[in-house]
Amino acid sequence: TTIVGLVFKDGVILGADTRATEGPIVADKNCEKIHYMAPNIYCCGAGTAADTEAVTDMVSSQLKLHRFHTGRESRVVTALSLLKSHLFSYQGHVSAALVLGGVDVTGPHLHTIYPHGSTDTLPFATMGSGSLAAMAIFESQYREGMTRDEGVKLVAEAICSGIFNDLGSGSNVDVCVITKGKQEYLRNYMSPNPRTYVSAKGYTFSKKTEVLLTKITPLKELVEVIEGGDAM
Ligand SMILES: C#CCCCC(=O)N[C@@H](Cc1ccccc1)C(=O)N[C@@H](CC(C)C)B(O)O
Repeated sequence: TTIVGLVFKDGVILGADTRATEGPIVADKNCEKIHYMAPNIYCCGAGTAADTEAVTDMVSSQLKLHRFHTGRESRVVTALSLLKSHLFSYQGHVSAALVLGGVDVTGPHLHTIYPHGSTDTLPFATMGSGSLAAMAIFESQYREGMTRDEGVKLVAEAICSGIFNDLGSGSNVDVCVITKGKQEYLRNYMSPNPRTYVSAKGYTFSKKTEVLLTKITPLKELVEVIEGGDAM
């Protein structure tokens, strides 16, 4: 996984690749790693798919109940506290590495949360197996006060760095732009690895082959056919 976040002029932008693996196998070519937490808060997850899904769902539900209780919009710091205390209580056994971002009454916020429950507050962040590839892009190009388009372009470039340089990352680029009063979840914002068109011809064999394949031929006759050179 490659997941990223950055703070820009008007808020926060999150990004993620869409590959799920089981060892060397691609288990899902287009999975979703940017999770809804609240109308103004989203969270990217890396690590064990089941753990990132379950912990973000749980905290999203807790935030909703808290909004009913307070009658106010959720704060990013509330999601941060709920996530980190849960992960800490499980001493790293819940394998969820998260990039949490959102905009609330106190402004834009971006955090990383590690499986053991430690957190950081940053202007830009990356997590997952492709985090170093992505961080190279941020360290060399991030600037404060970027416009929406500049921010989206840099997030997409950082995710593409993971997609093309980390085998644990791949397929498509998902992006989420969060500003005061507006959130845009751009599913498959980029698809830089399209499946090339499979030949319309399909897979056909010469007529003789079909005869060979469909008729059970005793070995002697089969050898004669093959040696005759007209089998394939
Ligand atoms: C679909 C499906 C099965 C997903 C299995 C599954 O959690 N894969 C993990 C890697 C892993 C972890 C622990 C045990 C085995 C395999 C995975 O792909 N994690 C990516 C993020 C999640 C949200 C998709 B990324 O961090 O690479």
